[in-house]
Amino acid sequence: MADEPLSQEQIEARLGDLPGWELEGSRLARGYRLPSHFAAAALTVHIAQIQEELGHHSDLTLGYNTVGLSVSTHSAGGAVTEKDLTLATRVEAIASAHGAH
Ligand SMILES: C[C@H](O)[C@H](O)[C@H]1CNC2=NC(N)=NC(=O)C2=N1
Repeated sequence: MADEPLSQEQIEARLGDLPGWELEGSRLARGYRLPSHFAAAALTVHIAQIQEELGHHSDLTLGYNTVGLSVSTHSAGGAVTEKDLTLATRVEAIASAHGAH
């Protein structure tokens, strides 16, 4: 089920398909660097759109030429669930088109 907490072993196995994503405490996190500040801002808007579509929302930080995400599932007590991995996978699929790395 999407809201079941995943074990650390399950998460680490799945992180093999999500390069750059890490388990930070009990949250899934990744930082991106962008070629410009406007590119970073555009990426945050695109991520916000995905989050609304999924009904699942990361903490989303716009820095200077950077975007940071950190996500867990409140309804699973703040653990990482399938919902977080789905969000990470969706963001990965669009990030490189924004010049993110
Ligand atoms: C009702 C609504 O779907 C829930 O509150 C959603 C919204 N966005 C969410 N985002 C995150 N990161 N975790 C949640 O558990 C969560 N729950």
